Amino acid sequence: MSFFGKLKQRLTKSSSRIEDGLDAIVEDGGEVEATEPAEVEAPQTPASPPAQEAAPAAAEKAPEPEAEAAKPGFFGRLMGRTDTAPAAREVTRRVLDDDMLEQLEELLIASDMGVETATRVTANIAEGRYGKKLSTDEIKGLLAAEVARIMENVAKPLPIYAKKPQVVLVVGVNGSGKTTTIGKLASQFRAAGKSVVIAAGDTFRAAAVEQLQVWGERAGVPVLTAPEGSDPASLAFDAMTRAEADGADLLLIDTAGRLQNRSDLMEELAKIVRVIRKKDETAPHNTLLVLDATTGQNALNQVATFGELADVSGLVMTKLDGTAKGGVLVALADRFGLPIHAIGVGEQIDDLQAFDPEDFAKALTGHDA
Ligand SMILES: Nc1nc2c(ncn2[C@@H]2O[C@H](COP(=O)(O)OP(=O)(O)OP(=O)(O)O)[C@@H](O)[C@H]2O)c(=O)[nH]1
Repeated sequence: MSFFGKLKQRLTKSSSRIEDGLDAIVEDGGEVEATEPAEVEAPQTPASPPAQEAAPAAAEKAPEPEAEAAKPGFFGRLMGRTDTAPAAREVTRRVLDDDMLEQLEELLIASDMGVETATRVTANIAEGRYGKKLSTDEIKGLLAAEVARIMENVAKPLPIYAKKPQVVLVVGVNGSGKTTTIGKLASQFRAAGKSVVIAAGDTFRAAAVEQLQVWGERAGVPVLTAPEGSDPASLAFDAMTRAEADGADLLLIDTAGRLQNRSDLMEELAKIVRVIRKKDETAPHNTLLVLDATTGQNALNQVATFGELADVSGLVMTKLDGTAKGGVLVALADRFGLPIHAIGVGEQIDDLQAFDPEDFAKALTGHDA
């Protein structure tokens, strides 16, 4: 299945929330209008049976072929509809007025976009369209374009530097998916021919260390550990030494996520940074904050807090599969502008994907044209 298809399926809850909400908003006070007969578009469509719809989407990963693949699916569905639907399709349109804008804003807030972002997005949609009639599809398209515009600025893969080893410090609260993300990253870099070393820096939690070892084995990457309760900074130093000796391309350092002891954690992270800088004063080259998308608005607080604890350079959003909280990514992008390097869409090793703003916008809004 294509990435977009997969993501859409996984974001289905938030998407259907927005979709259903938009339908309800337009129907509330909208008027049914007859549009052009659907046959107008049908003759231009390749004659593909509806059963083939899933096939093109299954094939590619690259964005361009996908965009092309989306068209036959869309037109295919239109054709499918003409078989059963009356010759003239009906569409409900509603005049864009204050009431409708307010409902739209509430819907976006409910889908976790946050008040500020929801207000801005709604205002942008309204600009030049106030008093005009809009259908659900048209609003979805406008919303998708707005979301994509905001997200475009933050969709950036993890920058790779010539520096060896490139040190990536991974921070985030316990359970956000740090271990899993490190495992997935290690595996992807290995597959790209890079040599990787992992440091299991959450030395206070034996279970976290064990889990990282399992991921290291899966990815074929050495995982450096230290006795339970020992100083993570000392492990980080040893890991730097090992990575340098091995000529490793990347050193991924896991860290603790005990936010309840904020000052301890801050000191711990600062010490790790101090120590690795003894070996390379430009390290860490990336400080990745791993955020669990299912925490919704709480993700915003975590960015603010970790921004103070560590010099966060980019984000990985995990658990986007099956969450109704995808809207929080828009709020994050709008408020902090930190790059989103990747998104986690499952628990398996290959479930870490590049972040594609347009695919995301389509999946979030249910806009598939
Ligand atoms: N569905 C889904 N689950 C994920 C994803 N990323 C991580 N998980 C799961 O989330 C749980 C926590 O992930 P961990 O990687 O252990 O999180 P952590 O931040 O290292 O947490 P600690 O080990 O408690 O410090 C695990 O059950 C993972 O399988 C994702 O993208 N999608």
